[in-house]
Amino acid sequence: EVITDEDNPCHPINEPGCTTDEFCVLINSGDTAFCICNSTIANPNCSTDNNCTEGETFCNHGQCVKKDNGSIFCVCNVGYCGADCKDVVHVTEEPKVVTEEPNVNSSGSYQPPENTKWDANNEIWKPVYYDAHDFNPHDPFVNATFIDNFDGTTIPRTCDEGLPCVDSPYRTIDGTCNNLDNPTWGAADTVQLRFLDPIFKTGTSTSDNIPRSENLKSAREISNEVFNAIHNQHWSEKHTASLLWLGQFLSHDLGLTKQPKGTFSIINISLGQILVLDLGLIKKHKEPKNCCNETNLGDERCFTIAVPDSDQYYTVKCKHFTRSIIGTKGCLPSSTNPKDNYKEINNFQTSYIDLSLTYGNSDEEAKELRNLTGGRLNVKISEQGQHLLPERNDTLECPMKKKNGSGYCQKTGDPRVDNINFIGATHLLMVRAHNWIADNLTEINPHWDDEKLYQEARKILIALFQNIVYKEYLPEVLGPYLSKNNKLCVNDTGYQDDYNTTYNGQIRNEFMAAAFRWGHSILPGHQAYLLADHCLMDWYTVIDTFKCSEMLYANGGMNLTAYVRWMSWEKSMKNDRFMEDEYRNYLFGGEDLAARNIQRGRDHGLSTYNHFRTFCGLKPVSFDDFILEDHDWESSNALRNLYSNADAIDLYVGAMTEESAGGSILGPTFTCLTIKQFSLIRASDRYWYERPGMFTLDQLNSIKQVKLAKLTCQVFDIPTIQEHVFVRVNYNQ
Ligand code: HEM
Ligand SMILES: [Ca+2]
Repeated sequence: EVITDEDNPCHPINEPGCTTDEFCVLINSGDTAFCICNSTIANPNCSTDNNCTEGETFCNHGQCVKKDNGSIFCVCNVGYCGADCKDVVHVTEEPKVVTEEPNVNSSGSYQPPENTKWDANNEIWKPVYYDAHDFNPHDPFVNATFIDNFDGTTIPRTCDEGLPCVDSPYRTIDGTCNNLDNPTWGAADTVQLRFLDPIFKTGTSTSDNIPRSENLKSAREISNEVFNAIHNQHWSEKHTASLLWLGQFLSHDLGLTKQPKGTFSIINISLGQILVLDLGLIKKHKEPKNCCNETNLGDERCFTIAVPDSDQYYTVKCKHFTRSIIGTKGCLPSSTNPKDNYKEINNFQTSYIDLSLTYGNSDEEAKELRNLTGGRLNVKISEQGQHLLPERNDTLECPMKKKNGSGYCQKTGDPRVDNINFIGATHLLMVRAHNWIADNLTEINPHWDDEKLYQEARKILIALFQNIVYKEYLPEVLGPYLSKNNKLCVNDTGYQDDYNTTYNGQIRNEFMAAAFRWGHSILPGHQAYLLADHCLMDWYTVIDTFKCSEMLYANGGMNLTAYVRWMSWEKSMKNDRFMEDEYRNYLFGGEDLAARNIQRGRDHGLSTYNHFRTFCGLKPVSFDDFILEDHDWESSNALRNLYSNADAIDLYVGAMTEESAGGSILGPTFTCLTIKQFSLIRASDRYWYERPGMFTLDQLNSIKQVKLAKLTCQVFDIPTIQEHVFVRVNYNQ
């Protein structure tokens, strides 16, 4: 339908009733419009925070912020409050002291690594135990003729090519039919793809799927040696904690790998398939009680982590760990080569950036999350009138409830919502934003029914999120230079179309199981509330808040504003190899996230670090070099101590120890994999928000103005926040 200026309520741009700080958003046909704040910031009157150019010393222990009316105020550092940040606040845990570990000795030269001897011929320190190993990453793939599941049943190689597709203006809930030629590409509950062939145990068939173990140190030992953050707490100079909550939320939109769980059911008819109930198969998908029990030796669902004797935290010698669930649906690479017939890990989320974690991954789930009136999503309204995430009906499992009889689990399109308050708050942000948009649409389109309101609000919110990811988030991660040069950039205005129907955007195993887990390095070990006067209150160690979203719904949700203010304001940690103890020793009551990441990579048979360096056009690292390429002396030493051969280094370990480069906060290998995956996600999405036909030019340009700051302020009733939520106020580049 052609819209003339006359029947376009957004012409002139400030109609109907938008202030000069707002943009008019035109929805679909010409009869609908509403205002979105232009300046990103604020509610209710779009005021903007500015950095102070004067008065810096005025805020003794804090940062000075200038409002656009010229007045200045202080945002105090942790532990201080008051108008001039002089008053000391009692916090329950002192922030740790930042100390840089020197890697040079007092005379300024390199310290010789332990267990090395001077090689006078080559004038380098050589590890005394070094010898060329027989580790062969190009292990032959033999005797693999079919893909099978945990219980040995044969799984047909299927692409569901016959799936009937209707070309709808709205994307499907489960992601099918985004690609009309290959309807399951990127759909939920299909198998992940890979950048490189997997590597499993030498001498076994790839279809046996047995993790490699030759000459490999335990994942926990590597975690202790490489990821241990003691005395190394490094804060980011530039980034706020927003970089992590948005990153975690985005990662949960793209992928969900499940492990056998007590209540897990593999029956899913979202792709219209009829699965025969196989009791044996269901048993296999139940979690073995404890893989460390001798009775579970040899259980193929188990892959325990050995604890070294030297361990400073764990007294047990074995940590329970279960292997990821193998998928049955989707397109595996079609090949007559038996080596391709390996088992593949399932992805339970759609691979598109489509807020599948908010709207659900199947039609049934989506319906349960909807209010079915006014296009709204379900919320739980507290006595204090706050809109919170709805309660899950299996709340009995809620750890809080088990502990003290109160508390509940939250319901969204993703089971990880209660893992940590950050992710729950971000889920709530999106649900509230959806309802805010739906309510606006209802007001200007009283004649629209629930379905139309829901779909239009969903379409707008997904567009806003895609824009935030590519315009605000990725440039902060990869650096502006990289995002401009790699087809990831988003122009300020106008359409852009790189859609390519031959691209399959399905998440790559290496991206989910390794690369995108870099975010675990930037997690701070505490949680807090930041009050409106910018006093920091109630400092909690994160250990007390795992699997419990009490900070969000406590007091009927009345503390949310302060929590979200804190999580938008707090510093993130630097992206480096160090992971805070809270996650490396005490996650979920005693898990090690770094060790789990390493073990997960082996579980999934990820190819090795050097293979990915080659894949990315980087020189493989060699233990012949005193300092490994893209590494510092300390991490080179650690890797040499842990691996018998540079070709054996696990992808996650080799890449996380790299120095960041080229304006990216990631090292070159993860920068490369991140760019590849995000280029694919965009170019494979037929419903990409910048494509002509999705929105009118006015609508698109309005959407491109909306920053994460705007959404955050709008739905959490925060009057001011820094414009670029990911960047700390007063950060000077
Ligand atoms: C905020 C606190 C966070 C916690 C407590 C957390 C915890 C976890 C846990 C327990 C796993 C599963 C580990 C396993 O394989 O057994 C995981 C997976 C993962 N995490 Fe995090 N994470 C957090 C933040 C982040 C961030 C900031 C990012 C990225 C920027 C991220 C990206 C991922 C990815 C991509 C996976 C794999 C998901 C899958 O395949 O299902 N996480 N995380
Ligand atoms: Ca998704």
